[in-house]
Amino acid sequence: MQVSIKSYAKVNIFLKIAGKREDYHEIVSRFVRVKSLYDTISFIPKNETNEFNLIGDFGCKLEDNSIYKAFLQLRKYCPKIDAFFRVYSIKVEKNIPEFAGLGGGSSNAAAFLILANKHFNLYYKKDKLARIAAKIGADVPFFVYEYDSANVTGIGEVVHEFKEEPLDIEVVTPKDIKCHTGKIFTCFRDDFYNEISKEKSKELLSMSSKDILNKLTIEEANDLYLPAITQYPQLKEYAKTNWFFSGSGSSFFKVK
Ligand SMILES: C[C@@](CO)(OP(=O)(O)O)[C@H](O)COP(=O)(O)OP(=O)(O)OC[C@H]1O[C@@H](n2ccc(N)nc2=O)[C@H](O)[C@@H]1O
Ligand SMILES: Nc1ncnc2c1ncn2[C@@H]1O[C@H](COP(=O)(O)OP(=O)(O)O)[C@@H](O)[C@H]1O
Repeated sequence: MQVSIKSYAKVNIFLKIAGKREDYHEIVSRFVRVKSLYDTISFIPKNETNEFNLIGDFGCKLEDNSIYKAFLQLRKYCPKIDAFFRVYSIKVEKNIPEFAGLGGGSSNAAAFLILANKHFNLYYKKDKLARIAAKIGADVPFFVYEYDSANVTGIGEVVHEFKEEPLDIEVVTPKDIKCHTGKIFTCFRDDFYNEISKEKSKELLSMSSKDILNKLTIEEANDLYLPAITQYPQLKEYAKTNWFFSGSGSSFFKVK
């Protein structure tokens, strides 16, 4: 029986804004998994608390943890998991930095759903898991599908695999800069708001990640880069030729 799973980081090869939806923004983006950077999530048969027990190096309270949110969502469909997680703990070996634009929290939530789906023989199809995932966070559906590369639109709920050669991605995350996604979207909305055209979206969504990175500058590839350096000017020290910016930051990446 499978009791542990790798939870990979992602980068956004490009990230453009297509519109607004209430307090959120609709995105047009290419998400690519970083195969060299992952957390490991395990179900371990030891829990002395008799409550849901999450072991790992997290910067947030249990109630805010994406894995706990995933547990609460899944429990609505499958109440028996409650008893199981009073006897088993969830242990996370954390390697993906937080507030880094690498989707660590979202990836952990999706990995939990995938592992639980197997462990409890639920046989939920990916589309059903993705609908549950969308209730946890914008980036969680992407990770549920386990695609190496995908076009992601809507608020993150529309995920289509993009078949391309595997990319070897190098990531650099500034240690001392924690980018708050909400703050950066607010800055974008107030000072940089611009919507990508339908034609440009179509073009980017059809291009290989390598071609996109060869064609675009860091500012053109990611609409959140200028808001991010406005909010966190120290980020500029990390900007180097041929490096790109992931999500709402703070990580930079390049294809090796
Ligand atoms: C920007 C992206 C791109 O991959 O990634 P990260 O940099 O966080 O990894 C994501 O879409 C981020 O998704 P996620 O990190 O799940 O965001 P959430 O916690 O749901 O949202 C935090 C806040 O950011 C704003 N937000 C988020 C997503 C979105 N599409 N539009 C928004 O305006 C909202 O104000 C929201 O309250
Ligand atoms: N399992 C988790 N792993 C990492 N961060 C988490 C987790 N659950 C909740 N968070 C919180 O989510 C927020 C964003 O972290 P994360 O998803 O890692 O970064 P980002 O949105 O920049 O990709 C932080 O407030 C972090 O504390």
